[in-house]
Amino acid sequence: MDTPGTIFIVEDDRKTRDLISAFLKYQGYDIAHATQASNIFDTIHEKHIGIVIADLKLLADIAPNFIEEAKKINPLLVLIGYRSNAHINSANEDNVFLLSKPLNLDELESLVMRAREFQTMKTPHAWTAPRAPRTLCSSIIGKSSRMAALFELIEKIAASNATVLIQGESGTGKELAARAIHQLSSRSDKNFVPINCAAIPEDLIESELFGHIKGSFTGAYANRAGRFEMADKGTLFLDEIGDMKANLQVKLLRVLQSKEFEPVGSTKSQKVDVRIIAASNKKLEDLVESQDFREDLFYRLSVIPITIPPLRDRREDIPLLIDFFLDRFNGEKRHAVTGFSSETLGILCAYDWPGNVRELENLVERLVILKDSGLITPDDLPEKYLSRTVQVQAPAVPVGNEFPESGICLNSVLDEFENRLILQALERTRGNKKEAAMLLNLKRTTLIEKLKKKNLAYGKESETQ
Ligand SMILES: Nc1ncnc2c1ncn2[C@@H]1O[C@H](COP(=O)(O)OP(=O)(O)OP(=O)(O)O)[C@@H](O)[C@H]1O
Repeated sequence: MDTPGTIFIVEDDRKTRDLISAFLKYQGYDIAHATQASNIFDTIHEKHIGIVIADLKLLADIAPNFIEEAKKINPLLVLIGYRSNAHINSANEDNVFLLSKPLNLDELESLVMRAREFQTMKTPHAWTAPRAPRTLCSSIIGKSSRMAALFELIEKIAASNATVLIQGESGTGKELAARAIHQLSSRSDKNFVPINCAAIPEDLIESELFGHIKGSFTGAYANRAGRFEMADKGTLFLDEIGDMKANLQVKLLRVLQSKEFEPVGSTKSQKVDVRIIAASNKKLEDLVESQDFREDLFYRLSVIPITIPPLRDRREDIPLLIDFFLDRFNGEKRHAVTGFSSETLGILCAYDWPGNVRELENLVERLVILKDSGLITPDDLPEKYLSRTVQVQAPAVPVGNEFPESGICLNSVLDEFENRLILQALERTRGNKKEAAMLLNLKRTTLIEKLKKKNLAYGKESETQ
């Protein structure tokens, strides 16, 4: 369903429309489009449009009395107009903002923010927050812009038959994404067949993939179908493809090219119709560089490359995932853990999660088992999560000449430094945000925005501060 925050783009030039749309979607907004007159006011009504971004010339052609009519539907509607020869009567309208020429996305972003401020000032509840939590196939959870973009991409590519290469650190959800692509595709009523290329002994993997015929090797007592055959008309998920040995890489490449294979011990080719999704937590580009992975196979596999970001790069998903797993494990184990204290959430949001979502899932399961009921507090957390808080207090930034040999990630160091100072200011003021903002020389609202964005919390949150 569209939220009241939906932005309506009225533009007939596809390139411009797609650019504005992609940019605002990336910012987390829902977008509706119109290129012609017919039902522009119906759309505003039905989709609860809050902001219209329009080529004013086109809008004037479509609806010369746009502002008066639109205001009748939504008195708080804001029009952001661009391009010259505006025939829309915008003089003296406080809800019309004009963009300069040529279109500048930074300026557009700040006008959208201004429009939101304008609406919030008039009625505090005019906008629902953009980027509502989302799930894909009711199993993948995420509300960060990166996950929202990933969901959109998965929905788009599911419809095609193209080979997909999913990369990302261990535990980021690569298999989950592969399953979602299969589930959303026209192959969903056929098999999704996973195989972990690193987990199967080298001498068995060929037979696992392609099957074998009776007597082809010691122990082959009967004909056996391989994963390719099992996945016929469905999807084959080749996990940890980076660990596939060179001789098998050649065979896989051949199957991808010819869409046929020979079971071990057979000379007869078998046709298959399989969609391949491969995944790797090692960077395949690096393996190609070091000649451990065939370049031609890499290009065959990465027709559609997807990278799932590590959890530390999308910290806003952490509280959402915690809630999701808490519900799940409370239900599974019939326990009644009521939630996590804000201090605990703060600690978990600041943690770096080297094991990504899998580590978070395991932690929540463990806490639910041990806690049984009530609120989870920092005392319930294993030591390693707490020692990270101590690190936050310790200098995290290289000082003087002590620049680490291995270099640093400037963005995360700066981010961490900022977190540390914010937490220290809150500690000094015992959580009073107004006073902490003064210590940091920030506006109170800016501090609140930062805390929200970084998912930082200090002790018990107080709405009145
Ligand atoms: N966005 C998410 N929402 C809900 N659960 C998730 C999400 N991402 C991962 N998980 C859960 O985390 C665990 C690890 O996910 P998955 O096995 O898909 O990761 P992976 O990247 O394939 O890991 P590996 O590289 O180690 O094989 C699974 O239990 C999965 O259900």
